[in-house]
Parts: sequence; structure tokens; C-alpha cells
Amino acid sequence: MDGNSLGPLPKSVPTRLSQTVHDEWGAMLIKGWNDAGWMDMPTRLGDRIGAMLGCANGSVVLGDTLSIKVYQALAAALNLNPDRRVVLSDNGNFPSDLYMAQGLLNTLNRGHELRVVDPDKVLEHITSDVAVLMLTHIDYRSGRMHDMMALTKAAQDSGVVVIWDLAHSAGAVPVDMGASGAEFAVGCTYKYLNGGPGAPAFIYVRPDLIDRIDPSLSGWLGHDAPFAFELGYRPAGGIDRMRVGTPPILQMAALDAALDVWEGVSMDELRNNSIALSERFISGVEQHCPTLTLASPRDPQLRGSQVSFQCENGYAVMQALIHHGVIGDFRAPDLIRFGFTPLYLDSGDIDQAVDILARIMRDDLWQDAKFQTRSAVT
Ligand SMILES: Cc1ncc(COP(=O)(O)O)c(C=O)c1O
Ligand SMILES: Nc1c(O)cccc1C(=O)C[C@H](N)C(=O)O
Repeated sequence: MDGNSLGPLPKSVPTRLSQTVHDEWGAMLIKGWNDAGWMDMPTRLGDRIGAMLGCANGSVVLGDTLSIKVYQALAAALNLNPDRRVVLSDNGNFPSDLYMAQGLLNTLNRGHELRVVDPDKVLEHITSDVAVLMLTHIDYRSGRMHDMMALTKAAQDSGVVVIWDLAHSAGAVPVDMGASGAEFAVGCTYKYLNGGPGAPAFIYVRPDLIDRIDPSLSGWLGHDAPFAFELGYRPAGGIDRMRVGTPPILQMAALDAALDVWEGVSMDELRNNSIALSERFISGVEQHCPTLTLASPRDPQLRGSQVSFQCENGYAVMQALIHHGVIGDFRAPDLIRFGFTPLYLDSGDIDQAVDILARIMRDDLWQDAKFQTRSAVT
């Protein structure tokens, strides 16, 4: 129940990885860049992911980490709105997004301000000094989901450029970037898309803007003619200009195989199942664990595909849960967090998780000394 942080290993991935290692890298050596289509993987996979998110073909590219893609999107968005100085975000955003913004604004050194407000106050802070609205669609801690359509419209009506971070949305809830009209989206592929640890991130640029983007990370594979080895940078035409350097082919191969699972999956059906599972979990926990308090929106339409409970001693409780075979995670200061992924969880799993959590709470199993020591990665 932690596919919202790292999805599990799809059955087809080991075989695909082995083929890529042996039949491509091993047998083809450097010829793999052409003969195995390695060089085109960032855009080919971009189209596969884009199709799940309502993005037109040729508007999404894979590569780098999400933090890097946030930086690229924000730099490009600021260039589209050069006369304004405020980047608006909220305090439910994932810290790395805010850190990347801080680093970029420091480097620009042109008097920009990062304005961070409460999530429910974003709308009223969309003012005429805001250049860019940069939000994570679904809050990584509470699962609260922003109204993408309404906020994008309000922002654009005020001349604000919009970036959505879809880390907790892609593969979790229906998303239609084209219909939203937002200028940029970014996201990762190691959560609900099951691309594996370190899987590459993606960036979407609204098609009409792509050729106006002046890339801030002007690496050679975003150049118009990388193998001409010119000394001056000229951006590639199209979404290729958001590429930076050499794509991680083994990670891309794993992701390509993982995406096969999604063929024929209806996002609406997935969403209905995810809501059914999370509602079942909430009612089970509230019935059997009276000391836990729901920290996610109660209305499922206002949540993504994860649920958190406030829990005193949450760290130890989560360690006890993991020890007993229920993997969720803990987010400081006191949240235990669970993801609902209907591709591989069913109601039986949910009932079992509730039973185990109830036993841990009722019998104080979390008090065991071995559950108290914190590890570096939580
Ligand atoms: C919303 C959000 N943004 C950014 C990140 C950072 O991604 P990465 O580690 O791939 O840079 C994460 C997760 O780690 C995230 O959940
Ligand atoms: N990307 C991660 C990693 O490399 C190590 C541990 C956790 C992560 C995560 O993705 C955390 C995640 N974004 C979260 O929602 O908390």
C-alpha cells in the first residue's frame, strides 16, 4: 500500500531488462542507439505517458529526475512572463519543488519572490503580480487534490502561467492536460506508473508553446543537431528541446515494459475502484482504531489515491505494520500514509491491512523496541 511512493515490480520487467541488457547492450554495443531505438525512447515513452494524461502526441518527453523537470518548467514559465516577479505555490507542495524554485530564483537574482500560501488560499492569492502558479495537483501527505480546471482558468484569466506537478496523479486519477489548458506539467514514473526506483521523470509543454521555449538546461541532446557538435546551442524543434543529456536506457526499458500493464485500462474505472478501496479502508480504520484521525479530505472527490491518518507514535506504528507485512509509509510529524492501487490491490488486501493495523493498535505492538529506531529513509 505504498505504490504512491514506489510502485511494485511488474511481472514483465525482469524479462525486458534482461533482453535490453543481453540482446541490445550486450550484442549491439553502441549500435543500440540506432538499431534498438534507444535515442527515441524519451519521446516514444513520452507519447505513451502523454496518452494517459490527455497530452497531444509530441508534447511530452522523458528524462532526468522530477526535481530537474520542475526546474526546467519553472525557468521556461518565468521566461513566458518576464515582467512579473512572483512564483505562487502552497505549503502542501513537495519540498523539492519549493527547493528547486528557491535555487532557480537565487540564480536568476532578478528580485523574484516565492510566495507559499495555504492550499485552500491559492485562489485568492492569484493576483496581477504573479508570474507563475506552480502546484502539486495531489498533496503528497494528505492526498488533498486541487481543482486543476478551476485554478488553471483563474490563473490564466489573470495572465499567470501554470505548472502542475502530477507526481501523485499520473496513473492515480484521470487527468486531461489538454482540456485544462495549462502551459506545463511534470511528473515522475516510479510511483503509480511502476517504472522502478530512479525511473525517469516527464515534462509536458502545451503544444503551441513548445517552439517558444528557451531551455534553461541546454544540454546537447536538446540541441537541434547534437551530432554536428557545434559550439553554440540551438534548441531542437519540438519537445526534444526539453531533453538534456544521455537517457537512462535500462530505466527506460523497465518503464516501457511497466507501461504495457496500462494498455486497455480505463482511468475512470480505475478511479472508481480506487475510491471504493480507500473508502473501505477509512471506514474499517475508523471502526477499529478509534485513536487514529483521518488527515485526508473525507470527500473522495477531493482526494487523490492515497489516505493518511494522524497517529501519535506514527513512526513506530508504521514500522510495526511493515513488520507484519503491510507496507505503507510515515510522513513527519505524525502521519501514516497508504496508497490505493487497484491494478494490484483488492478488497481482501484492504480488509487484511485493517485487521493488522487494528491488532497493532489494540495490543500496543508498536511499543516493541525494535520499531523505535529511525532509519535515514522513511
Ligand atoms: C510532488 C513531488 N515532486 C517532486 C518529487 C521529487 O522527485 P525526484 O526525486 O524524482 O526529483 C517528488 C517525490 O520524490 C514528489 O512527490
Ligand atoms: N523518490 C523517493 C526516493 O528516491 C526515496 C524515498 C522516497 C521517495 C519518494 O518518492 C517520496 C515521495 N515523493 C513522497 O510522496 O513522499
